[in-house]
Amino acid sequence: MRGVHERPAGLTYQPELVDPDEERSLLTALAAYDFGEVRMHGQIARRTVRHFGYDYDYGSFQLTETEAVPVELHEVRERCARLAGVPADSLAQALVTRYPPGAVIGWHRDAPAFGPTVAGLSLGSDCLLRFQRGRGDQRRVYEVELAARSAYVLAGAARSSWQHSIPPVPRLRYSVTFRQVRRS
Ligand SMILES: O=C(O)CCC(=O)C(=O)O
Ligand SMILES: [Fe+2]
Repeated sequence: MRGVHERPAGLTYQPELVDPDEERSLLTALAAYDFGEVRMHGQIARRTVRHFGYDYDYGSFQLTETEAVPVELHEVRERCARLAGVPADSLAQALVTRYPPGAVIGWHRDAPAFGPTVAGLSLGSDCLLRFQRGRGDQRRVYEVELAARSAYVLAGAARSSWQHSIPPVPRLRYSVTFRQVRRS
């Protein structure tokens, strides 16, 4: 990536948030979920998703209440909340994403409908998480390896000013992303 290397303020990385036994049972539970397609700008992504707590409509950008966060995700939500320094019940949405080998997520900031703190758990495969902000001479970039079983938090500028993306994942990867929901 071209640009000046800078670590985004508000990025936290925690290896081994879960142990290999916990990872195995989470992967078994996640593999049984029904996943839906992500259609953005008329394109269908290779990754598929399942929302709990709140459903996000990628077309209308609306959040609607949906099925509660399942019990098998409560412990990891608790740990992510502790890592992020927010109450567990403030992480009202759990997004489970399934990335088959080669799947990506393109450059984006998480939607403004979500709150200031985002926490994510990686399962099944390592991948890279890339960051960028600014253009031309002002471009700043960063990347962190997300190991399987690790968690990250995006808060502050890492959440609000930087974009992030994941290049093609090498093996089947699941992520569980916990977000706050802004109430209007
Ligand atoms: O898979 C991940 O860990 C990140 C997903 C992501 O950035 C998102 O869903 O907004
Ligand atoms: Fe994101």
